Order: sequence, then C-alpha cells, then structure tokens
Amino acid sequence: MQTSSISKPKTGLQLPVMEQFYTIQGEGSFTGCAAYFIRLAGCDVGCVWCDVKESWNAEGYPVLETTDLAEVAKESGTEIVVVTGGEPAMYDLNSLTSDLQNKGLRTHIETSGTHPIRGNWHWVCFSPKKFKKPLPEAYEKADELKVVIFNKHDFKWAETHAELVRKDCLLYLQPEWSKAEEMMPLITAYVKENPRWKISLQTHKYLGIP
Ligand SMILES: C[S@@+](CC[C@H](N)C(=O)[O-])C[C@H]1O[C@@H](n2cnc3c(N)ncnc32)[C@H](O)[C@@H]1O
Ligand SMILES: Nc1nc2[nH]cc(C(=O)O)c2c(=O)[nH]1
Ligand code: SF4
Ligand SMILES: [Mg+2]
Repeated sequence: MQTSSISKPKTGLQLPVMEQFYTIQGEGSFTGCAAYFIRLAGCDVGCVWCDVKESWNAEGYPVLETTDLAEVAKESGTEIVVVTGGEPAMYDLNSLTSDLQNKGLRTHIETSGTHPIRGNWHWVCFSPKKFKKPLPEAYEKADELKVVIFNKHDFKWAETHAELVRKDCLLYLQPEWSKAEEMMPLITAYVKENPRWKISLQTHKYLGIP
C-alpha cells in the first residue's frame, strides 16, 4: 500500500550526536529565529579557530536513531531544525531529513561543503574553510555563504567564493570570535563599500545562550 511519507534510505538511520538543544539561531539570515540544533559529532576539516573542537572526534558520543531525533525535535515546539557539527555532511542525512520533514519541520544545515551534501534541505548555510577545499556542489546548493573573517586577507578570499555561488545566494561576513573586536571596524567598512555582503554576528555568544 502507498503511504504519503517520504521513503527512507537504508543508511544513515543512526547518527553520532554530540548535543542537541532548542535555542535561537544566532547566525546568518535566520538570526533571531527559534531553532532546534542537532550537533553531529565528527569533523575532518581542522579549522585552527573552530569553536567546537570537542566535536571533532565522534568516539564516545551516543549514536542515536533518526526517528528518535525527529520526535524529540518536534516535541520541543520548534519549526526549524538546524543540523550542524562537527561536519554534518560526513554522514548520509537522507534518513534524518525525511524523518524531520515527515513531522513538518524545516531542515537547515550548517556545512563546510567538504563532503557531498546528502539529504533534503530547505536551507543550506555554506561556510568555506582554508583548511580543506570545498566541493563544487557546495556552491550550487548554498542558500547563504557565510565566510569567517580572521584577518584582513580574508575579504579577498571571501570574494573568490562569492564568485562561485548562485546569484540568489545571500552573502555574509562573520568575524572569527576571538578577533571580532579587532576585525569589526574592517568588516563594517567593507560592507559599506560592498553592500551585497551583510554582517553575521554570533549573537548567541553575546546573549550567553547555547
Ligand atoms: C562549528 S561550525 C559546524 C558546521 C560546519 N562544520 C561548518 O564549519 O560550517 C558552525 C559555524 O560556526 C562557524 N564558526 C566556527 N568557529 C568559529 C569562530 N571561532 N568564530 C566564528 N565563527 C565560527 C563556522 O564557520 C560555521 O559557519
Ligand atoms: N545559537 C546558535 N546559533 C548557531 N548558529 C550556528 C551554530 C553552529 O554551531 O552551527 C550555532 C550555535 O551553536 N548556536
Ligand atoms: S569545519 Fe566546522 S566543525 Fe569542522 S573544524 Fe571547521 S568550524 Fe569546526
Ligand atoms: Mg556554534
């Protein structure tokens, strides 16, 4: 018998989860929106300034069923689920996104674009890194490009990625947290001269929320 639910793939039924929490999206174009975060464990990119280095090694974190993850997310009352990490695209996320979407939830991903992006996504936030080259498909799939600004050379580097994304992709410059005070004057000046870019702050850190 045919059912209306999205058919489920065989892999990715279980995923290593570092943490999950209901909070306010602090970054990018959904800043200020309530969102349930699922932070998958495991990352092979190795950014020197990564603010969740505890996520890099997946060992020791619980491996959870995607059906259970979707149920808990739904119970939170959220409309949006942000899947982050670690690097979430290391995993086949088809099962997770179909389970979430079957519950009527929006699926958003935060990714470095270094692995094929599997799953069905309402919103892809692509944040390229110097430490591992992104795949070409990340530029095609990105709804927002969020470049972390660590030093003055990163503006030029940001433009090389902006040239490769879709025309309707939103562009954000986000100060690296430890350099924010030093870099913000340069970032504001840059956005005033290049208004296609917007500023993304890690507002949750200023608010002291997860
Ligand atoms: C921790 S990463 C996880 C998702 C994925 N691995 C990625 O890098 O896009 C989530 C977001 O935080 C950003 N980020 C990580 N460390 C940061 C820092 N120290 N300052 C500002 N943004 C940071 C990343 O660029 C990414 O957009
Ligand atoms: N509030 C909040 N917003 C976020 N946006 C992206 C985050 C991430 O770590 O992927 C994040 C996070 O960790 N917390
Ligand atoms: S890709 Fe993301 S999770 Fe991995 S090291 Fe870089 S910022 Fe951290
Ligand atoms: Mg974060």
